[in-house]
Amino acid sequence: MANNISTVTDTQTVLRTENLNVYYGKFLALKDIWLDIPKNQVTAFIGPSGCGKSTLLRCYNRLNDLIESFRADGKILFYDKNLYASDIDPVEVRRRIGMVFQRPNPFPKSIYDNIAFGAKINGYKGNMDELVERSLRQAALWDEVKDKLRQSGSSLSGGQQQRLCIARAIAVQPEIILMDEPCSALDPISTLRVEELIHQLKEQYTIVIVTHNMQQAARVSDKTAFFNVRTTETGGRNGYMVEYDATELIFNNPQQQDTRDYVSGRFG
Ligand SMILES: Nc1ncnc2c1ncn2[C@@H]1O[C@H](COP(=O)(O)OP(=O)(O)OP(=O)(O)O)[C@@H](O)[C@H]1O
Repeated sequence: MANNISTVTDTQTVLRTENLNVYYGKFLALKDIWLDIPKNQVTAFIGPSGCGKSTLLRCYNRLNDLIESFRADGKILFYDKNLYASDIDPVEVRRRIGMVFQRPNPFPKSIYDNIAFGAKINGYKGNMDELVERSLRQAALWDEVKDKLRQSGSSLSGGQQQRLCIARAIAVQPEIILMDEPCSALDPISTLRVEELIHQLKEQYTIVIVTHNMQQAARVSDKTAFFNVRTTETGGRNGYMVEYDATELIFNNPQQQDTRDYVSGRFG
């Protein structure tokens, strides 16, 4: 990275990406990524379609392992542990690094059980009622659902379902929450509520969010990474990171012309 200007106070790094290359079969989807994710901050990934934002996000909780053609080299360090080392249990990685997806996907269970299910599987021994209430409160959903906890999660509105999914992610006490375009299926008011929630959650969690909405990146994140796609001589399209810095600098004073063009809406 060729820039060293940052207005963000240096904090502890929770995820360090070093020289990461990601392949699907022979296709190099992400090339030579170096990126540090700071603790208790919100980091946004922006960039045109196909530049590898979701691929990188899914590397952080080993969700790409489920894709047969996937292969990665380089390192992703979670504190000092390489997430891809042979002694790392991907299930434990996914508990400590949770994920919220683009479309709300509650389990076909009650609101209560949506929260309790993961905790039970993870051997939670505490008071389940308290955990359900605490998780729903943290997800700013408690007041809306406290009288109908036994109703199906899918009976809620889209925005409520997404907050239920956030509550479900929180319930297993992760350290990091990955969000892949969490508001793209929501109306503007629900989007605002989720954005407010992201602000509150970063006091306790580290958040990494992929978003196509640049205003959203500017509103919610402390740091922003801009990715782009480079077409190779053989016609391949490799994703790479152009610039990573404090969000304010990425939007107001980027160092790279491609970033400037993208954030000003000249391409993408
Ligand atoms: N399971 C897969 N198998 C093969 N190629 C894949 C797979 N998933 C993603 N890709 C390819 O990897 C590249 C990066 O995709 P990815 O979804 O990470 O990009 P993105 O920046 O998140 O895009 P978008 O903004 O459209 O969601 C694309 O060329 C895509 O076609």
